[in-house]
Parts: sequence; C-alpha cells; structure tokens
Amino acid sequence: MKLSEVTLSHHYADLGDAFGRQIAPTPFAHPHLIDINPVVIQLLGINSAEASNPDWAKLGCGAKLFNGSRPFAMKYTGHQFGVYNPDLGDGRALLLGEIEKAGRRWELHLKGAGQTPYSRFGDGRAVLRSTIREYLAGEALNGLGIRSTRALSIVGSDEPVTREHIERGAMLIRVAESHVRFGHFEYLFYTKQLQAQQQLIGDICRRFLPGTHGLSAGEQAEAMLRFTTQRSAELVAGWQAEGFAHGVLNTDNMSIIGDTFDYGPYAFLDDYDPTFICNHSDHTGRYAFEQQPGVVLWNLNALAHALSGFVSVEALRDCLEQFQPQVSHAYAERMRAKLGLAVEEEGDQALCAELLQLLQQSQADYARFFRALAHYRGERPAQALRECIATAQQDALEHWLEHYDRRLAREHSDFRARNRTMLATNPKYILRNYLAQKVIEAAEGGDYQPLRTLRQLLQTPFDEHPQHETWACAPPESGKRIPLSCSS
Ligand SMILES: Nc1ncnc2c1ncn2[C@@H]1O[C@H](COP(=O)(O)OP(=O)(O)OP(=O)(O)O)[C@@H](O)[C@H]1O
Repeated sequence: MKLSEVTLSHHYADLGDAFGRQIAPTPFAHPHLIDINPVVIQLLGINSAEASNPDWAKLGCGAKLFNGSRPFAMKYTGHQFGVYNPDLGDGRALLLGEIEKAGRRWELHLKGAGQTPYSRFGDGRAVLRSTIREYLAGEALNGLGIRSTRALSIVGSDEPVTREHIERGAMLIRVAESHVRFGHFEYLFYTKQLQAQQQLIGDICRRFLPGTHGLSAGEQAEAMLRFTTQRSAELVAGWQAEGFAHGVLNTDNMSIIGDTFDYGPYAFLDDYDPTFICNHSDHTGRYAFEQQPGVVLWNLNALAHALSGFVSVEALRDCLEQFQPQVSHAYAERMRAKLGLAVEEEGDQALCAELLQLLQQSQADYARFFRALAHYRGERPAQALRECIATAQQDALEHWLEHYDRRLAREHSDFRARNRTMLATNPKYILRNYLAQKVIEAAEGGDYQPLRTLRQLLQTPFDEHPQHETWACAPPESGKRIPLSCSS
C-alpha cells in the first residue's frame, strides 16, 4: 500500500463521549523526520519504498492527517505509586485511528501532539530525549520477544520545551493493537459508568477474545480479566528474565493486552542487582526490579476491583490466584532457554537461583554472562566465564559449573545445537542506558545515524554485527546507573 492509500478507521472514537474527546493536534511549525521504522512500516502493510516519502515529517507531527484520521484524546485514570489519581487521560497524545493488516488492527497514537482536555498543567509536548528512549525501548523489547508497543516514526522540531532544562520538542507515532489501559476500566468504575464499562469490555472481547461472543457481561468481564492476567504474567516473566526494569508501574501504564507500555525512566540491568531502582523519584523502591511481579499483581487487583460490578469476588480471586503460577511457569521457561536446557527437570529452579545469587554477589554483567555461557563447552579453566565473575566468587563459579555440567550431561543435544539456540536466546545487543544516552546526545547535536544504527541492532539483538562490536560492550563505570527522572 502506498502512503497516500492509507485510510484509518477509528472504532474507539465511535464508542462515544464517555471515552474521551475528539481534538485536533497542535503540529510543529518546522518538523523534520528523525527516523522512520522500516519494520513497523511493513507491519502496517505500507510499501517499504514509502519510507522516503517526504510526507512523513508532516504526518508524524499532525501537520497533515492520514485519510480517515479522527484524533481522539482517551480518558482514563489510575493508581500512581499506589494512590488513585482521577485526573489522568491522554494529556499529550491522540489516538489517530487504526490500520488493519492481515487480520490485525494496529492503532496509531501520536504522542507529544499538544494540549488536550486532560493536560492539566502540562504543555502537551514530549521532548526528543524521552521520545528516543521510548522508540528504542519498543524495538528492544520486541527484539527480545517481549510484548511491547512500538513506534512508527520520530519527528523533531526546533520548538523549545521546558523541562529540567530547555529541550526540543519531538513527536512519536506509537503503534499497538490496543491503547486501553487498566486505568480506562478504573475511570468508568469510579465514576459509576457501568454501562460504558460494559461497552469497553465488549469491545476488548470482540477484538481479542472472539470466543466470548454471545456471553453475558459478567462472563466477558471475567474472561477479559483472565486474559489480561495471563498476558501480564508472561510480560513480567519476560522482564525478569531479560533484566528489564520498567520504573513506573502505575495502573495507567498497564496495558489491557499485556504490552509493555509507557517508557519513562526504564533501564535494562547492567550488573545483576535485583534491588535496582531505575526511577530516582521512587524513594521507597516500590518499582524496584525484584518488586515487579508483586506490583503487577497489585495492579491486577486494582483492575479486578474495577470489574467488581460484573464479576463476583470469588471469580475475581480465582483469576488473580492464577497469576503467581503463570509467572513462575513463564519465567522458568525463559530461564531454561537462557541456560540452554531443552528438557525440564525438577532441580532447574535451584540451578537458576544458585546462578542468580552468584551473579548478584559478583556484580556480574547479566547479559554478558549469559552470552558467554552460550560458548561454554565444559572447558577448564572456563576463561570467558571467569572474566565475568569477581575474584572472590571464582570458587562459587566453579561449584556452579560443576552443577551445570552434570545437568547438561542429561540433555540430549550436543554443544553445537545448544550453542546455536543459546545465541538465539541471549542477546548480544542490549539497550543499556549509557547507549541510549550516547544516541540522544548525538541526536541533540543533529546526528541521527547512531539512533538508526542502534535501532537496527536492537531489532536483531542476537545476530553478530562485527562492524558494530562496540555497541555490545558492557558500560564503563561512568556509564552505569545514569539516574533518570520521570520528567519527559
Ligand atoms: N507534558 C505533558 N503535558 C500534558 N500532559 C502530560 C504531560 N506529561 C504527562 N502528561 C499526562 O500526565 C499523566 C501521566 O503521564 P505519564 O508520563 O504516565 O504518561 P505519558 O508518558 O504522557 O503517556 P503514555 O502513558 O501515553 O505513554 C498522563 O495523563 C499524561 O497524559
């Protein structure tokens, strides 16, 4: 499809006034295209050659609208750091509409598009820094097989936007199968709009749970909660296995379809530190890395409560009780794959726990250790692994390797097969904070090539790219733990 042939439909705006307001974007005066995502272009069924279409700069900032576009600010609320906030909604983003491709409907959401009725005191803008971070993170998580929103484009401007410093405004077209958050249901529940809530439950069911067609409102609400619980469990298991800390797991940042949603002060772990807090506004560690499964369950409780007009307490409880076993199962599966274990055994959890303890005590780089483990073939000394581990923990490493050797001996595959699958499971390229920072600084100076290179590497994070070896390094001491705030 050519860009000029793209026509959006907009089922969400058709749901009615209870769900938000139609509102025009406030475009940039002098927009320029910073990057267009070739993978997402294809996903949407747009011809690859259209990547060079000059219209993207205008389309990516609302200066020109896609055919059929009906920019719409969605109303939602949510629990932020455990406290209910009734004043949320799309304060700087607009749902433009959706494109259907191969039976899937992709919504386009323009972030940074100016003020809306839900902006409160905000300027409705996003800055280049946070836009790049969101753009790259969506690709990084997708590349690792973890559900996430993605982005189609980044458009920059010369418009000054005041944050801690003066920065430049940018916009991003976010793409997801749904932008509905837990907070949408909380809003309709706390404002006692149960009929509208039923409409939204029906809408999610129609799109994602076709088997629920014809069921009662209560049955549909329960099916939706089961679906969201399962998806959220898989999601958080993926984060824990790949070392991703979200940083702001408020219920307005929780997607009903289990996508990673809203990238603020997130970080991938460098050293394995389960207590890691990536958000410097999180003084109590509510959203620390190791707290994520518990916090996601807390959020699911908030969602369940919001559905209590339709579902009995017993059924809600039953749904939520599935969460912990679902997380354990999904996490164990991912960790077995990371360890190169095809067969499931009872002692695997202990093997994994022992390793994580070793990595933590050693302050070892999480991603690099697993990548090195893929090349391990029982050699002594296990030099590449020893180099990942602190001197004081070398005996513990030896002990763990003996355990691992015995375990590998019970696998059916040989080294070559294990090496191949482990290299396709343990990424070589990680979106480390210092890399994102490097790319942002280049972009702020007008050089977008590092951004495009890193985006490409993250889209195929398991492949070797010898010409880009430096992007696969662990950070220097000075690049670790760059503190980030929510300001975006
Ligand atoms: N610059 C801003 N102008 C207006 N509203 C804003 C601005 N920044 C954040 N908000 C609003 O504050 C609330 C919380 O913001 P948060 O940072 O969680 O979301 P966001 O990054 O703006 O958007 P999303 O969750 O869609 O990714 C939301 O209602 C959001 O729309």
